[in-house]
Amino acid sequence: MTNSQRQRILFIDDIPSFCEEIVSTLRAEELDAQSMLSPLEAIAQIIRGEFDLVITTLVIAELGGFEIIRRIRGAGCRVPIIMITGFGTDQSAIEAARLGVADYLTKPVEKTELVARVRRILADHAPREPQRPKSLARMISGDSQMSAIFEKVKTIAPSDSRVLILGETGCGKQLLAHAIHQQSRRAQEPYIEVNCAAIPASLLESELFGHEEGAFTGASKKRIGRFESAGKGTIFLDEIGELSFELQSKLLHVLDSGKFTRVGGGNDMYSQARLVSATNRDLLKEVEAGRFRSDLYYRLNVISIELPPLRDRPGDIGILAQHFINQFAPEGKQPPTFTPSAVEALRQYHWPGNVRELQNFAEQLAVLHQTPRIEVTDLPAHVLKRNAKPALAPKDMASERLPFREARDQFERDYLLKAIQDAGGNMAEGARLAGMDRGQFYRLAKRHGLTSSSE
Ligand SMILES: Nc1ncnc2c1ncn2[C@@H]1O[C@H](COP(=O)(O)OP(=O)(O)OP(=O)(O)O)[C@@H](O)[C@H]1O
Repeated sequence: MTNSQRQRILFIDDIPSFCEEIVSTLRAEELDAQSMLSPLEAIAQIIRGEFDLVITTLVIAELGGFEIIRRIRGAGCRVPIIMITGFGTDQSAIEAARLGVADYLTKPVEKTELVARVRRILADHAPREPQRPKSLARMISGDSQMSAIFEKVKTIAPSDSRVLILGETGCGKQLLAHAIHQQSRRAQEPYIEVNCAAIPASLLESELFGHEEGAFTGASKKRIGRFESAGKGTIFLDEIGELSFELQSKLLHVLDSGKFTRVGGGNDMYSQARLVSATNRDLLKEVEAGRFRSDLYYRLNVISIELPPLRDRPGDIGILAQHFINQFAPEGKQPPTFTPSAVEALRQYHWPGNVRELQNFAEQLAVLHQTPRIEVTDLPAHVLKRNAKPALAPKDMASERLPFREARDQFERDYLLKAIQDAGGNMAEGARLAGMDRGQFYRLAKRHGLTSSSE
């Protein structure tokens, strides 16, 4: 079986005899084709990702061909589309190209021509081996900026140079520090993490360098510090920007001389550990403001790696969301998958908590979601609220010269979508906001392909 025989084709037109003609032409070539007379029903299935190629005519009573394409694209669906028209004008060809149709045919449709073009487009869009996300230790990514970072890590990991990792909270700094250790020649030696913000300033010195018995009240026994435990391995100082000025000076001394002393002790000890540090603060600004020693900053920042926030890594959002869903789905439960429109909605959210926030969100969905597909309306209210786009104003519809029926349909859909978004995906609440009867609201939303599969 060839690829094009497995790919599904949908033909949309409201003339049953034309539907039959096109479908039987394609089936005679062993292509998997079917037709639908109602564009609104067709759109709902198309944006659920049920077809690999859509063929539509330009003039259909319920909804015109251009509007069908606008709605499909508006829902974030990139399925290839062929347009057939009996009224081909330069203007409609230009509009078709603007909307990104893959091909444009005028009636009467030459059968061999249609089949040839369908086969060409299906071949161009044949599912390829999915691009495997890149990975580095436990970090995965499908984003080109992150691939470049993974490459940089592979280059610098074997050296002994100090590394400073910068980036917003939750974007993977800790994971990256561990990956540097794992890729280094020190991988068999200890890996020690210290979160400088989590330990009270008064205890941090003894945590880092240890103390002798009786060094201070409560120091009843000698304690080995983290630098000593790290031996010839790696010590990762997270949240380095939180270090007090006094400890900054002590750390600077260790980095300059390699020597440190336990609190209350007199003997010099030598550190052979490699230092990796991280912060979500803008350390240069801290230096300028006099809160961070510039000499320490330059000693920490021999090699710096800046992790971009998740919202600037659109290629990562879908891959990571699905990765976490698969990871957290309870045993025996098939992990649900996101529809393309749901992934698009996730991409438009700004993810202030970065990957950690996405991970928590996916864990909840993996456990609570009950159907095989995750639709836009299944997403939480705060994610949808950030996506709410203003509906097209009536004056814009008039200037686009949409026929009244199309303009009304478009308004209806935008209005319902906005109500559903404002209600955080809750249909009953959406109906209440719209001042509509729940049944009527649900029926209209269904007609526009806006309902979730679980409803
Ligand atoms: N690329 C990735 N692939 C898989 N999991 C990731 C990735 N990036 C981050 N994570 C996961 O996201 C969570 C947050 O990552 P991490 O703790 O490394 O962030 P951070 O930048 O160090 O955060 P903070 O600044 O708050 O310390 C962790 O559970 C981590 O495992």
